[in-house]
Amino acid sequence: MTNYTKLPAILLLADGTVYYGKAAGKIGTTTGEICFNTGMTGYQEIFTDPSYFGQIMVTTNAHIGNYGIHKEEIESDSIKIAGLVCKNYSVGYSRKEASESIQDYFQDENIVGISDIDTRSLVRHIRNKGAMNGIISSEITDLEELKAKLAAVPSMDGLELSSQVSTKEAYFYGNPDATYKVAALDLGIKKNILRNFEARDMYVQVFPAKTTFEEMNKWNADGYFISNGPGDPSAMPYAIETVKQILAADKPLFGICLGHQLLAEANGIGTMKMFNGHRGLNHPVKNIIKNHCEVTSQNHGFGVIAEEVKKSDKVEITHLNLNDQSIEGIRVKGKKAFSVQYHPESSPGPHDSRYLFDDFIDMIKNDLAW
Ligand SMILES: NC(=O)CC[C@H](N)C(=O)O
Repeated sequence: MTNYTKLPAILLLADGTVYYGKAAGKIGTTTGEICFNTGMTGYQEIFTDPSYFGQIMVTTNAHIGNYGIHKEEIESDSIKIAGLVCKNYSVGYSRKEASESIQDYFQDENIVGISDIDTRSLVRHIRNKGAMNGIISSEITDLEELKAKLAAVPSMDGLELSSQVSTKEAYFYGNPDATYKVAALDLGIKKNILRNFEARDMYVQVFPAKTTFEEMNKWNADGYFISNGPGDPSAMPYAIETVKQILAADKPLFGICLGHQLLAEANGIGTMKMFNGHRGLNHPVKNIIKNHCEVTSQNHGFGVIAEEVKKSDKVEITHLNLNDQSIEGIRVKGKKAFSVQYHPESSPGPHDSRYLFDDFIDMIKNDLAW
């Protein structure tokens, strides 16, 4: 294990709040939108989730790093969070299957973090003040210099980020002899979505974010999938257009998170930046169609505008958030298309919502329109 000495570090928020802690990971400076995840496990899956690209993650579990790093517990090939803020940064770990420490992992991947922060106070602060940008530094001590750097960081509102995390080339995933073919638009796709498709007899071709429907359609897939991903859905006219064309061609479509927001946009329903996003593993959601409650894994900072969904004659609400009544799922009337705001692939998280992958196959197999 690399030597690790606790050097001082600073976290400065856009509203001027300052927290002093210890350097974690690489010595350096990083910026991004600060957000928190209330999940009690799954830190490595969170670090590698491409939807967090451009965001500094505050973890609320008191211990981060304590079960080490496992090379298979990833949602993409590299760490995507812009930085980490945690309470206890555990460089020593106690799991036989782990291959390295969080410190080695962060150093290899150039991730700057800060530990020994009172994350309970920080989370309450963000929860009361709303989403904002932040800067972490273990090399700059001058607050004015940090403020100047932070002022130059763009707001997440209006930011297109998917094209920065999407695959550069199309690739295949799963068994070529599988029964169904799914064309997935990669806007920052999580690996566990692909694993869920593979486990259900689907062969997937994953396409770069800016691939047109015409291009994807050449493969003649049985169904289309619009993935999760970072950034503001309303800043993605290219993807909204692709979704519109999939719908116009009457193809089966399933969307998760960003994919859900884009399905709404493609039906003339607006999206908005939330005061605070939903990020955690225990968000209660009601399935209105099946009349049951699911405990869901969530990660989003934008949402579809509820009033516009309710007024729409094109879509129907299928899922509602039981904490704040926000829209968690829709389906398009007369079409084979549905989407959810939360994460049925739930990595990490409870497996209550995995049935949605089965619903997708069912929709393809039985040619179901709603
Ligand atoms: N996980 C996601 O797909 C997130 C979608 C979008 N970037 C948001 O923050 O709301």
